Amino acid sequence: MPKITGARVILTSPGRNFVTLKIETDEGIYGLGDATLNGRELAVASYLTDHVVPCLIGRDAHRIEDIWQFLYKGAYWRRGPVTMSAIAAVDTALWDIKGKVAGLPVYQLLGGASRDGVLVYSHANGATLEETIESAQRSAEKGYKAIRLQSGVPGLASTYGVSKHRDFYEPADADLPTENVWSTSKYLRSVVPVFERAREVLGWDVHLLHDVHHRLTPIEAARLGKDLEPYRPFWIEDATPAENQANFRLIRQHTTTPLAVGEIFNSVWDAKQLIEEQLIDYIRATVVHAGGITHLRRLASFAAMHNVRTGCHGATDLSPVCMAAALHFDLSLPNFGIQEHMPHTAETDAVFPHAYTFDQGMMHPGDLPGLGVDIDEELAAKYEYKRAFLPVNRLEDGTMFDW
Ligand SMILES: O=C(O)[C@@H](O)[C@@H](O)[C@H](O)[C@H](O)CO
Ligand SMILES: [Mg+2]
Repeated sequence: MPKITGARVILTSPGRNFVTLKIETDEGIYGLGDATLNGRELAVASYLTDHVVPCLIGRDAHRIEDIWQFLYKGAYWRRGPVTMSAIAAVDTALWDIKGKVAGLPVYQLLGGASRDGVLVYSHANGATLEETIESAQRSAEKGYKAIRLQSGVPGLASTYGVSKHRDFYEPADADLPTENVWSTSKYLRSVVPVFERAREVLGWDVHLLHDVHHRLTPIEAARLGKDLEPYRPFWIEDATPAENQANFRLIRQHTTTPLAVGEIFNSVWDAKQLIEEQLIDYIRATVVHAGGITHLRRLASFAAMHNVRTGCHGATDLSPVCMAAALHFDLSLPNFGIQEHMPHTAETDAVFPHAYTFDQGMMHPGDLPGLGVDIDEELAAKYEYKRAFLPVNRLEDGTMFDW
């Protein structure tokens, strides 16, 4: 059995910060796990280096479940984004090792392929409606069958999801949090025209998605869901903050627009009521922030019992190591829905060479043993970590709001 002989946290910043855990074994086989938590990277790096790695040395790398339970129950202070991202990195690296030892891609260890490829959605955005539609047309030309639309809001200087650099969106943009200004009324007036135009230009064979990014009250979200029904969105995401899962009952009562939530969830408990009461249609929790492949499989199985499908988060602040793991997970599970795909920059891809591919709107993890992703440590060392915070949001009267 492969014994864990060492584990190191690698911080690198090829255009944005990434935290990677590398677990080494006495058989010369190593595994990788993404531990990136945008804006809080050093918290996870320290949690791993100072509180997890010492407990791993000497353990049997094949005992994934036992190590998962040791790190979850043994922490005493359970759950939370930092703890569950650290556990996720260990879990993912151990699945990578298990696949390499078995000579099989991880999806084969998860029950094999349930589909030929993984449907992904792209990000289309623009400062204006016209720019957003042009961006969506570019996504369609690249072969995407599902496109997320995020447009600037007339009267607001900036808003979530609209990037300065056309094709790459990195929200963590400053050494201290940038303050954005928000107006729900201006926003609510701006979304329907974008969908109306998108259907006129792109037609009905493409899925259209939208991320509300936690910014509406339940009744405002119900209003938006109803307004968008004629344009058949694939989903609206994070329609309202989800700490109070019962909030979604109010939205559900008023609209048939599918609801997605969960990219900031880190355990099944964050979604239990949402899933049990079928208040949502897609769960967005992902490998890096929700305890790794082992926990995410549990969450997906629970979701399957209640007609909820997966729609894993896949922004560029999740590294190629997470994308690789997510694609193995997506390929195998029965209630897969869709996978977010924001292509990383060439710099990032050079640091993290990988086997996964994109073709005509679908992705595949590849068939290399393990996850099929690596890290070029020499190149990674050239990119120094640089503190970067996510923005904050205030209302026009200065009230602190959800970003
Ligand atoms: O759906 C999404 O991809 C977004 O919500 C993300 O861009 C999110 O804002 C970032 O991952 C935060 O770091
Ligand atoms: Mg989102």
